[in-house]
Amino acid sequence: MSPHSTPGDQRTTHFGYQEVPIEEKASRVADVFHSVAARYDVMNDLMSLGIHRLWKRLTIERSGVRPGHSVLDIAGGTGDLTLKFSRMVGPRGRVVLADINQSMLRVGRDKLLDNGVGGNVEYVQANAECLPFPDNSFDCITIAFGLRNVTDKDAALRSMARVLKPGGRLLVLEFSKPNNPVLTRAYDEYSFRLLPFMGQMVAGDSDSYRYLAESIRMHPDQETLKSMMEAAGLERVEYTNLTGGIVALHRGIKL
Ligand SMILES: C[S@@+](CC[C@H](N)C(=O)[O-])C[C@H]1O[C@@H](n2cnc3c(N)ncnc32)[C@H](O)[C@@H]1O
Repeated sequence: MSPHSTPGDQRTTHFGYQEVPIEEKASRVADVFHSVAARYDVMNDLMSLGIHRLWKRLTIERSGVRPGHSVLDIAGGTGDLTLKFSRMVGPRGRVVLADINQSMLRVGRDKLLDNGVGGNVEYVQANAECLPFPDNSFDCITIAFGLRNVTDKDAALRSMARVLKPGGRLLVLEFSKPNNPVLTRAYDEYSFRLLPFMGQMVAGDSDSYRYLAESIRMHPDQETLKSMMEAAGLERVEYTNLTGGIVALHRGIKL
């Protein structure tokens, strides 16, 4: 949700469980992703036991993307969704892989080139809060595991709604709130004990993976995010819980 004021009138927001000045959050998030970029894909497979691929596959299926479409994959990082979209839109279509972080974009571009992705993908360094595209530019926008890192989520959702074409779809794939207390307990143990340990062993960085666990707990739950998308101007917003609500896929349409 949006940044807020404290009694001392210094505007703050959360970075994981820490309260930090608003101006600091983006650079703290940037440090996390500069640090993990090179090992990001390996860690994703390891942490989720490969399940993130199924969550992303469902996102692709629900996107409605067709040949000739224009797609924005914002906070696209190492480009898993972009890779699939570039094949779906074909030579007449266009996919923009956009991310605020140069290290993530570089790893993404190298991976896509290694996979033979060519002329229909553009790489843009951009902040989701103020997207550098004209109104009504894209048939589909995806943000996968990105929104919780954004300082002003409401501004980001408004910006995405602005650049979506009428009839276009916004898909938000993000960690959410598990809907079962037993699963919640197991998931907490896993997130706060095992995850930082794995981060240290594989990426040499436990702090970034502790941030990951904390940022997930601070992210709005399913219903709150749905309301935020509606407030940003999206309609027919609906969501699907995945893996017991550990992740949710929200979809809204700009009418
Ligand atoms: C967990 S990664 C997700 C990458 C990719 N979408 C995926 O699902 O594998 C989060 C990404 O969000 C990016 N990010 C964080 N804040 C952002 C912002 N304000 N605007 C755009 N991208 C941002 C980070 O740089 C990082 O690449």
